[in-house]
Amino acid sequence: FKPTTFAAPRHSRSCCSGCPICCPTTLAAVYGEPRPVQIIPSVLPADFGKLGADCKALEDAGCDRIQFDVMDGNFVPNLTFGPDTIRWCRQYTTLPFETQLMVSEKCTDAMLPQFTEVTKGPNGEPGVVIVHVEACTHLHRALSSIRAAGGSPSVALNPHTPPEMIENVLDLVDHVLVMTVNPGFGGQAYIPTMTDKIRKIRKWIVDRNLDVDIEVDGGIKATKETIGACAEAGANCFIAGSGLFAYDDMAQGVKELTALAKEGQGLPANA
Ligand SMILES: O=C(CO)[C@H](O)[C@H](O)COP(=O)(O)O
Repeated sequence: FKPTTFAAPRHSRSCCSGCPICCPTTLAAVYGEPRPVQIIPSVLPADFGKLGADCKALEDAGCDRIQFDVMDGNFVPNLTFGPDTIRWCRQYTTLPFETQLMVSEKCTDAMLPQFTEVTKGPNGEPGVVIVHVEACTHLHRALSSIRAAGGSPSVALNPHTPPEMIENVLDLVDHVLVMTVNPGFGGQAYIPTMTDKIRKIRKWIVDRNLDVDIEVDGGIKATKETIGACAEAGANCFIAGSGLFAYDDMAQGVKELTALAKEGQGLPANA
């Protein structure tokens, strides 16, 4: 008796996105070349009474960028801060900034130029400005105006929003932010069904040869089930709020998150 042997399926653009269902015998790692891992804290768990100092602490811990969560009490049931707060923080760190606008359309329309300006780097470098697809009737216009004002345009989608809603703006953005919790509050649990959404968006990006990062935001911790699964599916920018601030030594947190993300990408931790 000679057992039948099967050639291990290989990932290819005509095959699938490298998912473990279609290609069970291959390493279930990111489809296409992995992009650099970036650890980006959300400021939500910070002490807003000394936000500048907390931003400096995040820089000292080795973070790549800082996310400012702007909430208007309308698009989400919580209220945080406006552009002046971000402008003040610029004096305390040279880290790049990103601003996630969890605000209704009226606020986006009125204040996008201000948010784009305060999100810039210390020497006017483009900062990442994220608008929600659900809050922009004219998404194409909002993203183009961020670019025109010297920002780095990015689009976010809520957990219930199908990925097809951003498919036709992928050529306009530098990042797609997949919300892995319902926006509004930190400290919520990662929604596991978001992993397939990441995989689908990643396949569009690679197949169209686009230069776009995928960010994930919500419930990201130093665990295989959260940051590891997202990295394996194709995310490379990881927003961590409570998952990073939980560490007494946040530099250790950055190290652990990075190592698990690289492992998810199928790379050694020191790559
Ligand atoms: O956008 C957000 C909430 O709307 C936060 O960035 C997000 O929830 C991060 O917090 P945590 O890591 O604690 O889940």
